[in-house]
Amino acid sequence: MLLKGTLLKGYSGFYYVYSEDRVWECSLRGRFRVKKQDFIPGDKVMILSDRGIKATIEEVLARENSLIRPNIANVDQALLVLAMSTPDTDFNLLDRLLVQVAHAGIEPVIVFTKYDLARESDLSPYEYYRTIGCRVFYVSNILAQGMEEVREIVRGRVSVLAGPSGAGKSSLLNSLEPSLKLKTGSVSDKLGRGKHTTRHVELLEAAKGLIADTPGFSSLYLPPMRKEQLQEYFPEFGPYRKECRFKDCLHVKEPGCALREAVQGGEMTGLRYEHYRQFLEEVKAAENKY
Ligand SMILES: Nc1nc2c(ncn2[C@@H]2O[C@H](COP(=O)(O)OP(=O)(O)OP(=O)(O)O)[C@@H](O)[C@H]2O)c(=O)[nH]1
Ligand SMILES: [Zn+2]
Repeated sequence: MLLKGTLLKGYSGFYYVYSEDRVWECSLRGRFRVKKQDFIPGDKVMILSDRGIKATIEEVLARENSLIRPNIANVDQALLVLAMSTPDTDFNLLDRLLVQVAHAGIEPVIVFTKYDLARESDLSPYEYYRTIGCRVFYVSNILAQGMEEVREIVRGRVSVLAGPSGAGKSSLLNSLEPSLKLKTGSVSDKLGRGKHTTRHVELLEAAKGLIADTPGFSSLYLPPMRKEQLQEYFPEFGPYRKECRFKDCLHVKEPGCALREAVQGGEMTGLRYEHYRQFLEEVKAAENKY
């Protein structure tokens, strides 16, 4: 029978394909071997199996998208994982990740962890992200709270994780799929996992979905882009942008800037605007280096 599946990993000549809620050990049809085609985790494949756990890869379907770091195809969403406390939520980093994810054409899902440690009763800085079209979840990995909603989001999709060290990414994977037993805690504890050695990326099965075992997106750099492009990644600027006096307004010093007026008038939150201005400087500096 011919089944559609998703490649999890290649390992010493075999390919492991997830289909019908299980993993198939596959070899390649001769014509693929001859073409030396490159497969990466996330590739959608058609496999042929007579019986047992073995199968052959008959066909590879066209990729919808692919990420370089980690090298994964057909990514459905990025789970941006940030702690609410310990460490304090880094909203600058969150906004930076949102720009990167949008630039890569991937849908963001925000997961705020350590809800059990959150001190502020005021969730509005977190809830704000819903108003700009993001899905937002709150979880505690320690108390196993909020997991059902995240499971729902992960099921049947290919996800990549992003977020700073210590945010609880490994803990979240363990909460979703306890059998993974990933090491959590300090970086030194995790060295055994091969953090600093080159190894192949793979997709892990978690909560009936697939999640890359290596986090993606850089906490440090924005992707190369034109300076006019950056504002497109701030959807809440949209209504104001139309009102600016100049069509090519970058919303920094230009007279008649409706966006700046909205921030000054308190109509729009200043924090994301501040991040925008900071990112704009970085984009300009990078542009000048080309
Ligand atoms: N109280 C509390 N602690 C948590 C929660 N999630 C994770 N932690 C703790 O936070 C620390 C870091 O969690 P990890 O899951 O290792 O974080 P990570 O994002 O995988 O970190 P790196 O591998 O360094 O990128 C660990 O000591 C966890 O036990 C949570 O929801 N609540
Ligand atoms: Zn403007």
